[in-house]
Amino acid sequence: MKIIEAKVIVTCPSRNFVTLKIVTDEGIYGIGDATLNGRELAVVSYLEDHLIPCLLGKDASRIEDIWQYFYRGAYWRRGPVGMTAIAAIDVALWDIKAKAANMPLYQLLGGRSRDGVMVYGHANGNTIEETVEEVGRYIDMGYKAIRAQTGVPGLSSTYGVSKDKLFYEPADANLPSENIWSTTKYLNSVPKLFETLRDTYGYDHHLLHDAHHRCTPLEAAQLGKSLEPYKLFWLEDAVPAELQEGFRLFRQHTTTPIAVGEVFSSIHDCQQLISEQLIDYIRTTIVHAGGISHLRRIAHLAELYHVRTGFHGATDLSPITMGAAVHFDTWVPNFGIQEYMRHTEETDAVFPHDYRFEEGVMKVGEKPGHGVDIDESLAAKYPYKPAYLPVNRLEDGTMYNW
Ligand SMILES: O=C(O)C(=O)C[C@H](O)[C@H](O)CO
Ligand SMILES: [Mg+2]
Repeated sequence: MKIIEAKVIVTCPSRNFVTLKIVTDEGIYGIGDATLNGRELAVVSYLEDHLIPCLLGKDASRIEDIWQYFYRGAYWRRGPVGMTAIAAIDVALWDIKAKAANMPLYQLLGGRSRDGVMVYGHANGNTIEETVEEVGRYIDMGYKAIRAQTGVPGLSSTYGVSKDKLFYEPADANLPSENIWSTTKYLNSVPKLFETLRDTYGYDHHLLHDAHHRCTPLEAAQLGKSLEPYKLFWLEDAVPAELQEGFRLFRQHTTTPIAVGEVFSSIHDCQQLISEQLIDYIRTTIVHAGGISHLRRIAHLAELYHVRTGFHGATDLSPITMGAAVHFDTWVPNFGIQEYMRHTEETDAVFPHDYRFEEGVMKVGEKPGHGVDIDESLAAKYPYKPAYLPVNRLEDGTMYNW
């Protein structure tokens, strides 16, 4: 089955998405997500200028060989731009293989391990009262797991608090907006949120929180300890993970479960975190870490060390990634949870799909492939708009992690 065409489609139905479509001489096509928030056009160029010319004419059934060709063949390994481009090819090829086999992707991966995959939604508000009310809305919508984020008194804005409650879109400006951050103020406010949530709703629902890379290992240890009474499902991205051994100190001081990995692009970014059991959940995604072929290796490594999956699923990951993830999650033995941030109606119309939310879980569809398509004529109506993620400074002006 020869690849005769590969094209990149850039569209902005509410936000930017980059999609790769691969067409074979047998008329079967597959699509893969290549969206890297705020750096979209770098991946477009990587695909169009460097990978697609080498892809044309290759046998679409040789997924592993094509993966190795682009990973080893570049000489320059890893990194988000390259690994996102490889992921787009990989997912499109898995889509083609599953369609050729007339099977939904999860069957090809090894079959069903569960009926539905538990997802968590995002509740947030400017104040604790507002966030508590939002968590109630998610409970009413049937969620079993809810991430809660709230504004920090004394800071004008913070990560995770959105204007539009159902759709969180942090890439909001054509040049990065600047936020101000204080870890001290943050550490004082978070435990109060979870204390109020447990007092209001009890302990029947899973609660999660994202610190978005803003603590040192010791601050993360303090935060984890202060949240222990509220029994979080996880504390996410408390510490930036370039220094994997930095998680030892954090880990040794708290029993709050630890999740990390949405910015990782390869197994080498989490090898020590997993093999030393410094984390409980790995959040690396199909789109940013080399596709299904590579994420499968990460999941298998994680399984050996009692680490479960909890893939990133923000709105900047297209419905293609969500669809592929639901197939992966339906199969993977060491599944933990899946993030699910809703897409807008405009986005959903451009990417018709057959996964569906039912009573707190996502159900996989039975269509051959990963079950997500792209309406190209609709996509063409939404041209690319430059949009950056914000940057963060400490109160004295020092650049910090957003
Ligand atoms: O969904 C999450 O957990 C995030 O941290 C969302 C990220 O800020 C977002 O995907 C960045 O593009
Ligand atoms: Mg996160």
